Amino acid sequence: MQVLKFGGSSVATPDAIRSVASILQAKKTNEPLVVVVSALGKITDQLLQCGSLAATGNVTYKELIQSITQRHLDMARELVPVAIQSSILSFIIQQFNELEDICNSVYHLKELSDRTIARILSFGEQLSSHIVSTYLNTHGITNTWLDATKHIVTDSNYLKAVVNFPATNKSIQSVIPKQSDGLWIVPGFIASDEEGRITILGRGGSDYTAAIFAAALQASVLEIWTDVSGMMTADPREVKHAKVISRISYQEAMELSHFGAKVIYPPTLQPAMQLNIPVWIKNTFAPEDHGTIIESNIVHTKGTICGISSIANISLISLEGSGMIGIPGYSKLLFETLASCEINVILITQASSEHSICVGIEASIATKAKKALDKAFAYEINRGMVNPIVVEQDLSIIALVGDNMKNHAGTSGKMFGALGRNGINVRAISQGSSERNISAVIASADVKKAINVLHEEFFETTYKQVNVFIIGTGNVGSRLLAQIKQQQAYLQKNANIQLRVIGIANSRRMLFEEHGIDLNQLDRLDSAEPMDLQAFINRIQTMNLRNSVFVDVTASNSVANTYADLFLKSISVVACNKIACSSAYNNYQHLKGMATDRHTSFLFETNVGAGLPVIGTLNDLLRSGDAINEIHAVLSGTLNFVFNNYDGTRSFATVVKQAQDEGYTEPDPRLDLGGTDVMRKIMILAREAGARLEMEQIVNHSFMPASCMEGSVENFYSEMERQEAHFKKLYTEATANGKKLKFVANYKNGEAAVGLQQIDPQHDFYHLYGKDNIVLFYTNRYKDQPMVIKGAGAGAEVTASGVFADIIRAASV
Ligand SMILES: Nc1ncnc2c1ncn2[C@@H]1O[C@H](COP(=O)(O)OP(=O)(O)O)[C@@H](O)[C@H]1O
Ligand SMILES: N[C@@H](CC(=O)OP(=O)(O)O)C(=O)O
Repeated sequence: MQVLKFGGSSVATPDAIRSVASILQAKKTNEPLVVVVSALGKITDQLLQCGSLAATGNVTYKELIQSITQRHLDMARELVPVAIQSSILSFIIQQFNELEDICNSVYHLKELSDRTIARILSFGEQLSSHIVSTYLNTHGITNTWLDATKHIVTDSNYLKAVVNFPATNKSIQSVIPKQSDGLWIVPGFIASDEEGRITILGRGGSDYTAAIFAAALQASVLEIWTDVSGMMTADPREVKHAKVISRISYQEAMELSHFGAKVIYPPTLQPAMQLNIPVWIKNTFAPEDHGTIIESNIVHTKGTICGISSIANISLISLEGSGMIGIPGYSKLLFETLASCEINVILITQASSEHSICVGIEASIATKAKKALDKAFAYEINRGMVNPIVVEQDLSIIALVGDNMKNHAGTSGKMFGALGRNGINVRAISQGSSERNISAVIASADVKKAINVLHEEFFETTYKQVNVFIIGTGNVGSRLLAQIKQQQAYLQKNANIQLRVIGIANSRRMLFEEHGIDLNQLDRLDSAEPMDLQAFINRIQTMNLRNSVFVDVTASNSVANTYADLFLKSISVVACNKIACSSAYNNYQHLKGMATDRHTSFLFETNVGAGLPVIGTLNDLLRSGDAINEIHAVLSGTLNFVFNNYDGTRSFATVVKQAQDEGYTEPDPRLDLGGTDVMRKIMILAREAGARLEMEQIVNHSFMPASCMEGSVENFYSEMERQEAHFKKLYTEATANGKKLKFVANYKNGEAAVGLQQIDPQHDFYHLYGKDNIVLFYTNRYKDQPMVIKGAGAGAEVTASGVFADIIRAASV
């Protein structure tokens, strides 16, 4: 004896029903088969809607019934040969006439009882099972339609009836002989009470019908045929890389389904488990796929967790009060009150201080629960022993499930670490003593992100998805995008990182693509929506994607001002923009503190030395216990380029212009020439080394005549031309001394200064060419000979690569 159940998706279309037929055809053995079918996909929802529309006086229920009727008639016409269609067509019409009569009564009475709802919903399975049975009979698969309402006996809890197993088993056994080769088609979901009134077994209850038959007939297997290839590690509609679990224990499957894995209705497993009947989940549309076998004694070879699931629409009810401590009876009253209102508790937590108890319940009954509890605890509330009941809305439960959890320490640490890093606030936590499940209550808006984060953490050793938002498509930004495009496949293959650019903006336009922008089609940005910085930030926050990294490749003040909002949502920031780190010390410190508090990254390596590993190295030294005593550095790629190329043959202004044209300067070259940029860099280094330094405290021995620094950038160039003699003098004096000019930054004992110096040939700074930078760290460990970092310190390509490296670093946390 085998029992097979085909869900709504498996009978939703004529083609689906044809697939059911071929599965049954392939099955035909000498064993008897019981086939349970659900209503055609979505029909139960629509029937429910008919009832609610009628009850609220909305006459459109008639149109809805019309369209449901049409769908069934079309289905029968397509499946059953014309010559023998009439009896099934008239059955369908007669059923819908009856449904319409019931809905008309509901419409007139404006009353919709649970009993009537059960009756209305029962039409779905009645009809589908008749259509399937007729189709099979007319296509050589002889079968008998069996009325489940005559054999499954329940109490009168119409919408979630409790089965009377002794009576049901007896009735089923009397009608289906164990030894036969028959095939029975049974409508799922529906039953009847002792008085013969229709009841239903709860939404999704066709699975349960199948389990009831399987248990009564001691079937060798219960097969649940659906539209996915088994029970998966997470809901495949939420998690793209969810995997099929090939074997799972009854208990694990029960936990997963109890916590929302819709593929199987939770009560289904109980009767199967009692008789050790394996439950096999199979895909009607890919019958060759293995599917999932649910049975006892599963030994998992890989991982501690077998799946993740979630339940939406949860409210958290909190009972709190100092009067509760040490006094027995509060929880008894709480749960008794909820039970007396037939409120099912999904999750419970209690603070060890006994000062508060939280329960998670279905949101739709939260108001009823609060009312009942406020009444039950009125005495305690009036005396201030207990606070008025608090209800929190818009919550969901996520659950990690796995039998192996109990043998492994660290699962919850890993779970909450991953949630925390992604800014997902946990409102309540519960872990059953069986240690088969850890569940957490979180905001519903965070569920998709949370499930994906956890799935990645526990199942996707293959790769981690990183979602990048970039503002700035100038010199550095465009090189960065080109580098990302070039490296995407490499990163996925070699570093297990799937780097997706989700948002790009420049000062004019912004473009978003939730599944990743195709970097071959960046011209789409030109016709994208107008840039609005606040809207860009809001969008990042509302998209709420895991492992989000915001990349600032601008020199904009307003962009730098958004970092705090991003950290609040645990979004990492990678900044090429120096404004934030060189702003007031308190702001720099505040931003760094926020990033640390939110377990997120704030990385700005390219603020000093472009792609050179300067800040990273400094931090490595500090983290390993060293201390930075002095820093001597040439930090301006622009000034180096200028002094390395200026020899008096071309004007100083011409050489500066060349540096700007080749992309080495800041957008405003006066920031380089006047020394401000170097001041910012040495200040950032000093701050990273632990100094509390402000810009005003840095001494600047500027070599620029004051007149060059006034007015516009054009004035700046023309004034430099006029001051050519001054620049020439600086050059000839240095050359006469056998020295070279370098713009040097020094930091020692909490003080910093910048200025032009003549460097003699023995000095580390002498042999600096092109746009090179050099940094010397004198530390406790590098006392006499400094640690030296040297190389190109400007240029779009190297700066972009530094930003890119920071993105990867942020992604690897
Ligand atoms: N962990 C999970 N594994 C497999 N499917 C899941 C899981 N969680 C949710 N689902 C969803 O359950 C659906 C199957 O359940 P359901 O719609 O009730 O099917 P049927 O129509 O066959 O009764 C799948 O299409 C899938 O989207
Ligand atoms: N048709 C019912 C019963 C059922 O189990 O359906 P499905 O197998 O499509 O989940 C419902 O939608 O609740």
